[in-house]
Amino acid sequence: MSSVFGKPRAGSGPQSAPLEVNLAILGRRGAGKSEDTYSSEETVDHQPVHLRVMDTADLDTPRNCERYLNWAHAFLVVYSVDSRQSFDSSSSYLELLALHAKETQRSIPALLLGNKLDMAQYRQVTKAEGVALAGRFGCLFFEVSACLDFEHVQHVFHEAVREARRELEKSPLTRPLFISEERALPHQAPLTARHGLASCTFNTLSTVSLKEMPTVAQAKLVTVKSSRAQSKRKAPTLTLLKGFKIF
Ligand SMILES: Nc1nc2c(ncn2[C@@H]2O[C@H](COP(=O)(O)OP(=O)(O)OP(=O)(O)O)[C@@H](O)[C@H]2O)c(=O)[nH]1
Repeated sequence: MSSVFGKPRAGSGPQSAPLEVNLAILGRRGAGKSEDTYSSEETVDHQPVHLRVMDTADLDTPRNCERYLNWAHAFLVVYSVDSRQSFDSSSSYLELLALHAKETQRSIPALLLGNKLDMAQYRQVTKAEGVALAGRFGCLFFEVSACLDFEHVQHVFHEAVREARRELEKSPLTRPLFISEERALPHQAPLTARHGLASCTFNTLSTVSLKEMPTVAQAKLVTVKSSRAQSKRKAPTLTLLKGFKIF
């Protein structure tokens, strides 16, 4: 009998299917979100995990939020330690997630990540500010350099998986099955209005309003060029789930 994230589960053996964890990376453009974005098979605490990453590309404020709010099991909110603007944006994202958690009465795992630690001499955001913001929203906090410290970044991703896993163990049936597209749902209107997130609309993609999330087997995976950090590590490729970033 193998353990599934520390808990024995009937019928699961070493060959059991990996846990699927969806992770959305949020943050202002340029914060370095895509530097280590990947979709991959990971092993976290001896458990196989298929980690799917949605790297959002908002210019400054949250946009088209529904696509990740109803999809992700955990959120990585990224800012750059050398950008006050990106830090301010990360606060908007955390507020958005907190509001969504309140409205859906779900606990939403989120981690705050200060990137570009190698640029610390140009800091515009102190570590204490990062700690304080994370404390305000009850999330884990890390400072990393995606360029220079892959192991640390990977550790953060694994922490995100652990956070997601905890929630999945608590309420496995609440995992999202659908992603909504195009039309704003009625309950989203007040969210947008209250936060002034005027651009948080649902105006993209196809004409269907509800679409079943692809399973890993159904999903079309595409290969894209290596990110700069990946290139430095000589990793050959990145794969991202079509429909979520590069499409
Ligand atoms: N010095 C330093 N530069 C970094 C780091 N991470 C990313 N960058 C650089 O920051 C710039 C923006 O990185 P991206 O990964 O494109 O940022 P992003 O947040 O994904 O931006 P969009 O893809 O436009 O949404 C690039 O020039 C990266 O090389 C880091 O840890 N340190």
